[in-house]
Amino acid sequence: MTGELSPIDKAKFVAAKRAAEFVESGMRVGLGTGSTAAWLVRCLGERVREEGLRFQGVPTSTRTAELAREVGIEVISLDEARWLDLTIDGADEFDGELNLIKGGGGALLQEKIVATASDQMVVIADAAKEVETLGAFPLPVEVIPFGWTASQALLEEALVSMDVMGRKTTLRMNGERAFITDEGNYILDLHVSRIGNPRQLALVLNQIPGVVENGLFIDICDQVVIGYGDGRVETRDINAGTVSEDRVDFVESDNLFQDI
Ligand SMILES: O=C(CO)[C@H](O)[C@H](O)COP(=O)(O)O
Repeated sequence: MTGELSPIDKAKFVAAKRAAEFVESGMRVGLGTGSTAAWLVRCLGERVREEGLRFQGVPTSTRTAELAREVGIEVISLDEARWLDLTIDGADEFDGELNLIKGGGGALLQEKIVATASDQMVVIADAAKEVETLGAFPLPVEVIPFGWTASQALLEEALVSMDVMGRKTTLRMNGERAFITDEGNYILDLHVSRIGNPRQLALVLNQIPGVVENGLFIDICDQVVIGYGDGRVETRDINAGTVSEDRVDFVESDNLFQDI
């Protein structure tokens, strides 16, 4: 069964499996969205079933909430939790300072609220997500549907004075219709190829009327767990300045793959 996983999926899985070990009984944990985060939720479900791990999960999307319930995790809202010990989530890109682009799955708003309400944010990612400079992945910006073309025009105008390489924006689609986020908003994807000053861009974007949030996560992530297709995992802690290496065994997790 594991032989059917692509090297990228194996890399995502091993990162998720390693990070799932960070969760301890009694914790309140933010659960990210996306394919890597889905592995995490399945790995945590396995720990709930097999080890009796007891923790409360705060999902960052309806998709993650459904999966978490399905695998036996106790789900609560952020308002019930109030504060979280830890959030574990995927990312579309991360740089050397662990600044991120997120929102490829359209859940950036809840993801940012949940991550910033946590003592720690851990990103899980395959090695291909690491970049020197953020921006090759289109930057998602969540806008309210009312007057979205006006917000788009202001946004493109704002990009002129920013240290970025392009300023094309596209409305994210779901087939023939606009993609709608869990909050009922639209997403504009910014094709800028290179973001020279992500901190400044994040601030400028959020000042545009109609913009709800952007996918730049600056100074939010504390650790990244990077997975490789051969089972290696590397954990970098930006605060402690440490890097550690490890391996995750695929065989012992066969049941997980059969669940899918
Ligand atoms: O930000 C996200 C969703 O809004 C995801 O974490 C990001 O898109 C990475 O997804 P994947 O793990 O599927 O590569």
